[in-house]
Amino acid sequence: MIMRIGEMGAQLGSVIASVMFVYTIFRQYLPPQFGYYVDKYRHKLVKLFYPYIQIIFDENNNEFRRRSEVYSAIQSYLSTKSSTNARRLKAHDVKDSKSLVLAMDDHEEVTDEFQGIKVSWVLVKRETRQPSFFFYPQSDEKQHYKLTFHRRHRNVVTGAYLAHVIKAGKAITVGNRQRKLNVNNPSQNWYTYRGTMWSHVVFEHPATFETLALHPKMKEEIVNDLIKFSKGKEYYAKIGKAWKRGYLLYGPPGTGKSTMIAAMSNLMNYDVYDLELTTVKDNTELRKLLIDTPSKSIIVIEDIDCSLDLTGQRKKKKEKDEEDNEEKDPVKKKMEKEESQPSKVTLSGLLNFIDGIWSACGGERLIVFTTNYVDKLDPALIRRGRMDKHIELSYCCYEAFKVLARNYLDLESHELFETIERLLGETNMTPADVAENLMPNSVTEDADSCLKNLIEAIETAKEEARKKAEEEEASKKAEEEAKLKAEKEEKEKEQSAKDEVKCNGTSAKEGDVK
Ligand SMILES: Nc1ncnc2c1ncn2[C@@H]1O[C@H](COP(=O)(O)OP(=O)(O)OP(=O)(O)O)[C@@H](O)[C@H]1O
Ligand SMILES: [Mg+2]
Repeated sequence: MIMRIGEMGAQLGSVIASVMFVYTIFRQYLPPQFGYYVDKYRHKLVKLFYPYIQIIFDENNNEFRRRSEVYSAIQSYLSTKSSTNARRLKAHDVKDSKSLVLAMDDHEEVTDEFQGIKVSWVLVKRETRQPSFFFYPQSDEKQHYKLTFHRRHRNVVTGAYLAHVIKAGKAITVGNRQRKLNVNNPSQNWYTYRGTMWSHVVFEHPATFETLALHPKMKEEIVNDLIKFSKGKEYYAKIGKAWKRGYLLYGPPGTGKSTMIAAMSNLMNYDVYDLELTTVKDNTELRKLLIDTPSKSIIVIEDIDCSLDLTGQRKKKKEKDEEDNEEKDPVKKKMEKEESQPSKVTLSGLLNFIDGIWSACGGERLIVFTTNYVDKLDPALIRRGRMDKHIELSYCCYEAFKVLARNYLDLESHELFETIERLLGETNMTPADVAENLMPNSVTEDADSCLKNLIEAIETAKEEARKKAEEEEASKKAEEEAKLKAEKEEKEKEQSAKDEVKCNGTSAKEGDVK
């Protein structure tokens, strides 16, 4: 951003300007000595009578012709002012913005006040002719915002006021921004399309913490933790820690781990970066992906237990697959081997990703792991400090059911709730299963019928669980009996062998005597 500060004119600017205009016309008729003195003191004169300062904010960064962030922030800031203040407005859609942006029209003036100081903003557009190799010169439209204020407020305006404008403008931009769901591209595609490591789609998941079926206490704790984190820039700087936080979400399938990530993104207004570890070639690639994530993002690794060989089991499976492949056609084998090229990301690479020196770049990031099997994970990966908060998402409790009933059936209470409370206390059912049963099967199905369906489903699940437990018990008993039988047979065998030896020994002795 180029900032040109020009001090011009007098408070009687328009008068002086007219005088100067007349002067330039008649200058040639004046004695040369007179003209020389007027030219010499013209600027001092203007400065003396025109106490205003102007700052120009160009749209583009000169070196790269990229849109200046400061310009965008000013545009967003002024869009709120101009919609109430300016008479002529322009409406346009901005990339990644979910709503129309109303901006002041060209040469329209918008006034603003800060700490009792009045300033004015004008959007100036000018067309310049660029030299071109083509027959026709290319036209290039340039625009800038011009800020004007009295020179006695110079310190406040160039310091606190501009900082306020940029901060507020950026906050408005973030609020208007469409959130994105990003996924990492395999590295062989990184340089095919503008060198992007991540591809994205617009993220419009409707889950929020209000709709999430969780115990209210737990929900409150998580929301407070997230809000504290988002406001913790100074705190993290004070304690000398990178501004990031790790969450481990664990629990059986269908208990809301992925849904909670969507709710987190909606609460924090952060983009989601869903990292598919199995397509990351090695630790270097992992680091590059990390550096390419901006602040205000959630980096997610789902099913971390399946993503990496952290338990050693995957290696065994791989070896087994290789053995199976031995009899295959060599070309096919080679192709399959290339396709299933294992990721060389190691545990230490992942640990570095979470809290190595590079992880501090960017700041304001959440790292979320999900797993169904927390016990399988290496303790180093999930120790506190790395994964700061461990959240267990478990089977549906009565409190969680009430949230689902409110979401799905608009019910706060019902006579069947008591039965459901008792049944949920006796049976393990995931929120996904409860939600599925609360969804009406047809448009005519009412809340009563949905609740009855749920009761039936819980009773069936209870019955199945009872049968399964019985079967398990029976097979355990059968196993024990078989074990006892085998032991008994073994003992009997040993005994008969001993008896035989004894018998042979006796007959030998008898023979000796003979
Ligand atoms: N706690 C919950 N609150 C609201 N809805 C839920 C909850 N848990 C599950 N659901 C519903 O069940 C569906 C599956 O949930 P989700 O994908 O979040 O489960 P998950 O824990 O990520 O499962 P997995 O371990 O298989 O990935 C969701 O679409 C959602 O509608
Ligand atoms: Mg999931």
